[in-house]
Amino acid sequence: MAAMSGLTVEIADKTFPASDGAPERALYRDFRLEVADRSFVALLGPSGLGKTTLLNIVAGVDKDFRGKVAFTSEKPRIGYAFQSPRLLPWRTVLDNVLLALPKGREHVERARAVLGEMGLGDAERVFPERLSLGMQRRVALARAFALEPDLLLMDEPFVSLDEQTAEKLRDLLADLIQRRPTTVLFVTHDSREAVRLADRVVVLAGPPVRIERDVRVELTPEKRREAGDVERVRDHVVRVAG
Ligand SMILES: Nc1ncnc2c1ncn2[C@@H]1O[C@H](COP(=O)(O)OP(=O)(O)OP(=O)(O)O)[C@@H](O)[C@H]1O
Repeated sequence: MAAMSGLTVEIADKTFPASDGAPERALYRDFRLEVADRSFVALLGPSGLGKTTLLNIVAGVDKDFRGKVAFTSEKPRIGYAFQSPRLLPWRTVLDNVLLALPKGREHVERARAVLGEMGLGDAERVFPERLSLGMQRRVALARAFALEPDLLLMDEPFVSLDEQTAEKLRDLLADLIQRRPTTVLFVTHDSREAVRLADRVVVLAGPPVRIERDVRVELTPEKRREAGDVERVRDHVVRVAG
C-alpha cells in the first residue's frame, strides 16, 4: 500500500527578526492546520501573509520556528514546486527532472514518461532558456511529479502565465492527481483557481496568520470545468473570506 501522507503543522511562534531597516515580523502565533491524507488543500490569502513560509516549514526548509510538523507516515517523500520554476540553466530538461531522483535506469524511464505526459517528450534535450515560461513550469511540475511524492507542495505554480496556459496546466495537474492520488498543499491568491482544483479551501487572514474560513469543495471533476459551478462555490469562499 502507498504511504499515508497526511500531516499536522503546529506553529507556536514564527517571527522574522528585524533586519536591514525592516521591522520584526511575527507571522505565526498558535497556528494549527491539519491536512488529511490524499486531500487537496488550497491555502488562500493575501500577498506577504506567510504562505510560502508555511510551505517552507512543512518542507523542512525552514526549521527556525517554535512548533512541530507531524506526518502520518514515516519520512514521506515531499515534492516542492516553487513559485519560480528554479531550473538549472546548464542542465537539459531531462537532467533537471533527474536531479530530484535517485540514480538508476528505471528513474530515467520514469522521468521520460512524466515528461511525455506533460507534452514535453520532444524537449528532453533542450536547455531551459529555450523554453517559454509555461514550458518551464511544466518541467518544474514534471520534476515534482517524477519523484512520486506522498505530499506535493505547490507555491503559486501557475502565477504570471496567460490564462489559457494556466488553464491547461490546471487540467494537467488535476489529471495527474486523479491517476496517482497525492496529498497536495497548494498556495494561491486566486480563489477561482482554488475552487477549480482543491477539495478544501483554507482562507487565511492575519497577521498573525489565522484560519478565517475552511470551505469544502464538493464538485466532481466535470463540474470543476464548468465556470458556473466554480463561480457558485467561489462566491461562497469570497463572501466568507470578506
Ligand atoms: N527570510 C526572511 N527574512 C525576513 N522576512 C522575511 C523572510 N522571508 C519572508 N519574510 C517576510 O515575511 C512575510 C511573509 O512572507 P511569505 O513569502 O511567506 O508570504 P506569502 O504569503 O507567501 O506572500 P506572497 O504571496 O507574496 O509570496 C513577508 O512580509 C516577507 O517579507
